[in-house]
Amino acid sequence: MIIGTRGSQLALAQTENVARLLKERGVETSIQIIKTSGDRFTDRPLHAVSGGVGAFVRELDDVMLAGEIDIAVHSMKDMPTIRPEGLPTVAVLKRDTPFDILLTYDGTTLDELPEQAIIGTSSLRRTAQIRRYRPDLITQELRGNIDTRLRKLKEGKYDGILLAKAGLERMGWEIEGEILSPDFFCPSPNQGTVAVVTRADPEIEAAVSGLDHTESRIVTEIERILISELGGGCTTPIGSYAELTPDKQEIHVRAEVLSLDGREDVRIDEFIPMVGGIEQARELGHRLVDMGGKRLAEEALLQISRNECSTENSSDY
Ligand SMILES: NCc1[nH]cc(CCC(=O)O)c1CC(=O)O
Repeated sequence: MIIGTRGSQLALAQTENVARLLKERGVETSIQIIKTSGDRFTDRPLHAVSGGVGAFVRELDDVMLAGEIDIAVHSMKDMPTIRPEGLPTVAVLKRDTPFDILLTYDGTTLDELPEQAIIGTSSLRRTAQIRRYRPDLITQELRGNIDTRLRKLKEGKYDGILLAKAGLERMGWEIEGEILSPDFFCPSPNQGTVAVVTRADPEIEAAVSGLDHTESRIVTEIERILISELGGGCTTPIGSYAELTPDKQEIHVRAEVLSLDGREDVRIDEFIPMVGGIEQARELGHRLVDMGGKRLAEEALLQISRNECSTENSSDY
């Protein structure tokens, strides 16, 4: 079977892990690298690349539908909510750390950073959350793969950079940093999770389905439901995070929408029962809309499309 993947170090690490897991189950695979628009256009903010939606996924979907690859491995948070017919997500792997991490040039924490310190991120969600938490900080666009971003930090271009802890874990990189609480930095929906998509073929699906981790599938589905009515794309400032309670009887859900400048937000933070959790998550998704979440998401999309950002930092985001 052929596994398609982006060519970034992180994507290759994720794919090689899936290939290893399949080999342990007696399934032999080969890897084919596919360049995506998100990889091709690194000279502009991600939201400017095909609207930011599916910038790392679409080409893999296309070659799979053309029958050129059998399996694709994705960071689940990069997968658009609406998926093409005939490309089932057959396995959600056991979740890695879902939270953001702040890496700073000299090891200081977010609270210790001096006024006007420069924070690099390519995520509008992280930008808005930084502006909410520390409006004095200056956020600047930081694109590129994980290794590129670390290099730019080391070169002193930023006082700190924000990225997903899971990316460092999967690269096997033990780098000291500050894990940011979901109470102030609610992660992107499905952050820290790897999804395995296959062609709609019973043999291929049967080979891959054994990798599925039930709890990770449950919480990632809840996270997508919570934000499903907001209409924001992958790049709008939306966070959604669900985790099972220790007794596995409830799900702790947090979700939020922010304005680009971080001055406005709507947020939910609730415990819902495991039994009937899907319906409760839908109810909370409606509540998020009623609280003004859809308005904030639409305003953000409008600003992004006009490429305006009315914030005092007037910096790129
Ligand atoms: N397009 C950004 C992206 N997509 C997936 C990951 C890795 C972490 C994950 O799987 O959520 C990252 C890097 C980041 O957010 O810093």
